[in-house]
Amino acid sequence: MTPPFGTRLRQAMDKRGPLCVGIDPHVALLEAWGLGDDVAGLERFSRTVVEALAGEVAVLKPQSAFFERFGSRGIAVLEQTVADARSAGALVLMDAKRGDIGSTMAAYADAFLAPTSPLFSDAVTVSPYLGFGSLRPAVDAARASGSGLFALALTSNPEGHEVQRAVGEDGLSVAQSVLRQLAAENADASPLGSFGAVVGATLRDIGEDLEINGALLAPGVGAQGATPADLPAVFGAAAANVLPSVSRDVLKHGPSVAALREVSARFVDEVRSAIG
Ligand SMILES: O=C(O)c1cc(=O)[nH]c(=O)n1[C@@H]1O[C@H](COP(=O)(O)O)[C@@H](O)[C@H]1O
Repeated sequence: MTPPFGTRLRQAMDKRGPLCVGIDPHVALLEAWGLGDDVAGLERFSRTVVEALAGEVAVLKPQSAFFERFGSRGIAVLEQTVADARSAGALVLMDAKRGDIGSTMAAYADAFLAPTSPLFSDAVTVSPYLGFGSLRPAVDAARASGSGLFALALTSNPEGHEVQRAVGEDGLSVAQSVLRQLAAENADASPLGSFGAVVGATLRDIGEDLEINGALLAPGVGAQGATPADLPAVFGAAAANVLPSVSRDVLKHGPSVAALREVSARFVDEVRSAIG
């Protein structure tokens, strides 16, 4: 039986360093790498990132949108990318940000969290904005298959606060309510629960309690302006569970495998010296 995702993530972060690298094949990056904006370019790009980093970093996060834009052949590349990255030793976090009514959520859970699915991943990003309870089928599927979820709590983009910082009748912000419900799912887990939150590294003055006994995925490092040195001020006491995520600021160093490894190792060093 596979250990729960939270256990595997803690081990990977301790061994390889707390870093998630996104596989985001933007058109501009395909071009900068000398590749076409086509399925062959997508495949070469993804293979190169996996070759360079799946044996090095704790987590690889393919961004589904960049694969979906090529239709079924793009999804086939995504399937291969997930399988190759997992067999080379990385945990794969599928960035799909799915969210829907519970009965449909069950089908998304089948797509990403059922071991028989061709897109089976170690974890998937989900949106709790149809109500946290609508994610129940995904929570149950993750528990059954030893996989995990990252629910959007405080996103890195400037527009997020209008929804996430809205205050409900109970006096809690929407984000705080999501964080509390994640903490409840992680209550008995050790060393780390499998139900993480997304909290942007770009944010300042977070009033919410981030102690959820789960990982905090922190996108926004690099291209969106945050740096590893910002992490202690953003996350405070919760910094030990932070998994910073970088896409463009690593990927722009390709297609050289050596350069991709070097910049990722540098980010790991910077994160470790910032948050210990
Ligand atoms: O869930 C995410 O990964 C995510 C959440 C969030 O709040 N902000 C955010 O930027 N992301 C994703 O993280 C990646 C950031 O990419 P870079 O800005 O190139 O490092 C993109 O794939 C985004 O979709």
